[in-house]
Parts: sequence; structure tokens; C-alpha cells
Amino acid sequence: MTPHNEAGRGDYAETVLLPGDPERAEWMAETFLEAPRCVNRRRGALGFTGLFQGRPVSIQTTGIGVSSFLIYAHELLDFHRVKTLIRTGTCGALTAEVGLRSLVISQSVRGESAGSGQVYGLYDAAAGPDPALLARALARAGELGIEHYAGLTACSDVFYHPEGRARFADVQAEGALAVDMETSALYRIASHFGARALSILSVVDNVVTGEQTDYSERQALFTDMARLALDVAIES
Ligand SMILES: O=P(O)(O)O[C@H]1O[C@H](CO)[C@@H](O)[C@H]1O
Ligand SMILES: O=c1cc[nH]c(=O)[nH]1
Repeated sequence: MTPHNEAGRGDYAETVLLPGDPERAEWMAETFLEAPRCVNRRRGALGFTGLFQGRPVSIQTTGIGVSSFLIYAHELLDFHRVKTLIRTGTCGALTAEVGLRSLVISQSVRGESAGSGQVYGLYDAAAGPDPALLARALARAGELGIEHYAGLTACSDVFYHPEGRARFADVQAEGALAVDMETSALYRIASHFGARALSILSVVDNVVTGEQTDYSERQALFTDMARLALDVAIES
């Protein structure tokens, strides 16, 4: 048990998928895992452990933003000794070409110099995805015919910003494909604990065109992401 998680030692698998939204966590567990067991309900940050193709896998909600994400990730890595974290998140596309409902696989990430997360110098050093997880995801996404893009992503701890989309101009000029609110923290805390990490994101809106998906279609929209993340989880 930890301050934010009622699960005991041994309740989590070594590999944990990390959606922000508890509804997504529950849907993924019920849809894809055999014999899913809820291991955390505290604060509604639902966590599940079950089997995928006979291999143990967990799914843990992380909430919104770096501060929330780091609490759940830290407790998984430090107390539960988790070895692999795969984010199954949503993002906003930063180029018109990256279509709604496609996947963005974060090959590198540019974070804001937010105050949160500085405890481990999380924003001081570059950190990225585990090369084997990344290679597996790219190969399987291709084999499964999943529309996906891989490259630089941006990570912002602020969703509603007074500058609006203008604040992304610099990172867009560097070629960033999409923005989320946790990937930078994921890569840095995984690096700190010597764990492996990968961030796979479903595009739910486009910051450039203003297009949006509707929340009602969201679980169906996540099928490709969940399948790909589970495939990577059990094979890598
Ligand atoms: O859907 P999740 O995984 O929460 O991810 C994205 O959605 C939230 C913002 O709406 C942020 O957490 C952002 O990173
Ligand atoms: O962080 C996020 C997630 C989805 N869409 C956005 O515009 N930003």
C-alpha cells in the first residue's frame, strides 16, 4: 500500500499500461484482459491486473498532467518495482497531416520547463523511449496496418493556456507531431528508476485544424492503441 494506491506488493505485473482516464483503464481491462482484477480504487484512479495471451499485465490510471502522473508512476516504480511503463494516452495533433484517430508514437519529447517534476531533475536531462519497445511498436503497428506517426512530441503541463496554440510555434517548427501532458515526465522518471518506457497516443483533436473527436466514440477509438500497447507489453 502507498499513499495513493491501496494495492499490495505483488498486485501489479512488471509491465503496466498507463491511460490518464479511469474509464479507459476499465474499458481496456474488461475488453482485453483475461480475468481482470481491480487492484486500486483509491481516488477513482482505477488499477487492474490480468492476463493478456497468458502473460500478466496491469493497467493503471494516472490522471491529468505531470503532477498526477508522477505520483502514480513513482509509486509503481518505487514500491511495486514495475519494470516497464507504456503510456496509452490521448493527444492533440500539431500538424494538419496527423489525422484524428491515428496513433502517435513518441520517439522523443520536448517538455516545458514546468516547476513540477524538478525533484529528480526530471526536466534537466533528455530522456526518451526504450529502443526495444519503440522498435517493437513500430514493427507491429506496420504489420497490423495501424495508421501511425512516429517522431517528436511536445508535452505541456497546461491545457488551457492564454497564448492558445501560438505557444507551440517553436516546437512545431522543430517538427513536433502532437502534444500531450505526461510523456516528458514518463520518459524522465523511467530513466531515473532504470525502467523502460514508451508513450503511444491516440489523436483525439487537432490543434491546427480545430477538428475534434467526440468523447462518446472514445473507447472504440482506442482499440488500435490498446492492442498495440498490449502486443508490445507481452513481446518485449
Ligand atoms: O487522455 P489522457 O491519457 O489523460 O491524456 C491527455 O488527456 C488529458 C487532457 O485532456 C491529459 O492527461 C492529456 O495528456
Ligand atoms: O494534452 C492534450 C491532449 C489532447 N488534446 C490536446 O490538445 N492536448
